[in-house]
Amino acid sequence: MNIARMDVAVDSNAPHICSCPTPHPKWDECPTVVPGVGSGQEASLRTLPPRRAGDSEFVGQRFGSFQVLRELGRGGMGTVLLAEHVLIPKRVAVKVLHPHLARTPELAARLLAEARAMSLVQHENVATLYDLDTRDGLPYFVMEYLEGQSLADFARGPIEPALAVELLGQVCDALGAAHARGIVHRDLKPANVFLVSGPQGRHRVKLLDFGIAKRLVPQAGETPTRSGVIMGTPEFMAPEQCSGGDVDARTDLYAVGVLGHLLLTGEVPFSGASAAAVLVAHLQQAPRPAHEVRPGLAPALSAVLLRALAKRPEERFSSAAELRAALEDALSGSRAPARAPAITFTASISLPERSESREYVGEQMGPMGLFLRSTQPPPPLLSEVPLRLRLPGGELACTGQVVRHVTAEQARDWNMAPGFGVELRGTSASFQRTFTRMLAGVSEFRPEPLPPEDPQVTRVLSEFRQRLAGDRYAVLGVPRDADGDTIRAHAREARERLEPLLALPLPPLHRSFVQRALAKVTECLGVLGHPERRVEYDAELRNVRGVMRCLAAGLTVTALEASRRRYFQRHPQTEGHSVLHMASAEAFMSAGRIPEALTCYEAALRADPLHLEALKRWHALRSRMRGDAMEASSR
Ligand SMILES: Nc1ncnc2c1ncn2[C@@H]1O[C@H](COP(=O)(O)OP(=O)(O)OP(=O)(O)O)[C@@H](O)[C@H]1O
Repeated sequence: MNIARMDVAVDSNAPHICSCPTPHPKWDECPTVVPGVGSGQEASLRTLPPRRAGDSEFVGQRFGSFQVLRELGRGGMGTVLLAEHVLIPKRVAVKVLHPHLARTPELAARLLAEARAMSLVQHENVATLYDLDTRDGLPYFVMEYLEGQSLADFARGPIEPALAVELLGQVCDALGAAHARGIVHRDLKPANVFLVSGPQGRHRVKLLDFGIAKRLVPQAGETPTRSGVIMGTPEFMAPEQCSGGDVDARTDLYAVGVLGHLLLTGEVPFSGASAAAVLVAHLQQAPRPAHEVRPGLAPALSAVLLRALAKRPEERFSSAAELRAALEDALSGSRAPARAPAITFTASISLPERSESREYVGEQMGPMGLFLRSTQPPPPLLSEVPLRLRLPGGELACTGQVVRHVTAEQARDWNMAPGFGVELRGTSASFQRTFTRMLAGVSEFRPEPLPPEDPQVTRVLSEFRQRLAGDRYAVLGVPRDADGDTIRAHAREARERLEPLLALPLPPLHRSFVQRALAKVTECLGVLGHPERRVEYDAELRNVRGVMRCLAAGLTVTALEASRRRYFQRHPQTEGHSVLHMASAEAFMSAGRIPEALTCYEAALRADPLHLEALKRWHALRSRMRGDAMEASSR
């Protein structure tokens, strides 16, 4: 199957497919059109520029300290080259923007954003970024060279469920790491999942191509990807992506559902003659359960994929880790996939068009969902129904929307009762609490105590609530390069502000928060107040200035080396990366290019924050540059 990526500007009257995020009134006005690709009015899958094996114009040329050996492949955005360091036998992959795209600043920015996303997501299942630069006006980045094959080449038909779950699990780990840093990949597909050899002859997944990744909170100076523009590969796009809506981590989980369906059945859930047909299917059609496509497959695995493929993001798994666990559970058959423990109750629905009200046995499904058992035809999908719930703790009236039908046949396969799923609608936080408590059998619902009247107390509580949401430096309210005396003084001051609150008649929730905040302050001081412990924490934060403070406070080289060994045990994938940057820094130093050398030392320290030599040189160079600047300003 030809699976290609597309960007469609949805806000143009006749959507066109091209590789840039700009809507074009006329197709041929787009500077990014790849020659030879059709430009009709119909949305159709875009084919990539042909790969010309080994004939890249870049062969033999230098990208920083790397010399190009051959071309590895081409994508919509750029050419990927195999290159080797000129001084040391280290091979890397260089991705350089296609020259004809360099005229469009948004596309150059997208390549940089891809590199930034890769560097933020440091994980063993994500290709590592080494460097980022521009050459003759063309932005490029240097990344880990992956020897292996893409999942598209590896899995040309259905693969064994155990292997599929192992690979999907690693994909979930990579996505989980990206999501933890606020990055949504948005283009998960077999071509972007690379397999290299891992320990004990197993496959190790390396997720590639964060080319259209989206930072949920764009950073200063970063161009956010435009909303209202559809980007992705049609077969793998979640409904909200197809309609140009908001995307979040659950958008990637849908793509894992598609990938899982493909690996287990050899087919994507939705295909069609045109991109538009595929998008409409994602929005409107129910996927066929995988075990119906490939008989013999465990229905429990199908059920997990169907949940990942739910049309509404809130019906999917809430995290990549949850999806991974559900896949593993379904494979081992140890328990039903991620269903809430069944507390049953009676629910009735009285529809205005019917004179009688109908009673159902209900059970909870997800935090705000119900499953109502029924062998009768259910109310139509997406219809609103008035509900009266007789919960263990009392009666509750509310409205729900019918979001799923489970037919008798599906119920048999999935080992559950037939019926329909209802999502409780338009509910406030206090309703949700009431529902949860009544479900658990708590009959009397008392509202939460009001916050204290005293504005001084409110101020301290809200300040510490913010502080506790940050790292240990934030908890103590000190900068990351604070010295030991400042840290101790701030910890003392924090205690002096919190402790008196305990003498006041605080509501229980606030009292326990103050106690927790005090315990946290003590814990933070225990780490930041001792250079041996602080240095380990600074290494995790890649806080080089903090590490320098620890050395200034008397941390010995032996203690630093011991911390460094532990750091590599925790992050085995980063060991050795600093060698490249150090070598580049030396090369820049000998050429007298001090700012570039400093950048390379900083890159070395990001990979290996406790590298003594790099720390020394970085420090010396910074002091020298500061000295030069001061001298220049006094002249
Ligand atoms: N780090 C790498 N190591 C080895 N080969 C790579 C690496 N990155 C990419 N490739 C190869 O280069 C090819 C082109 O990759 P690239 O990410 O530019 O494009 P794509 O994902 O195929 O297309 P698009 O960017 O349009 O989605 C890939 O198909 C892969 O074979």
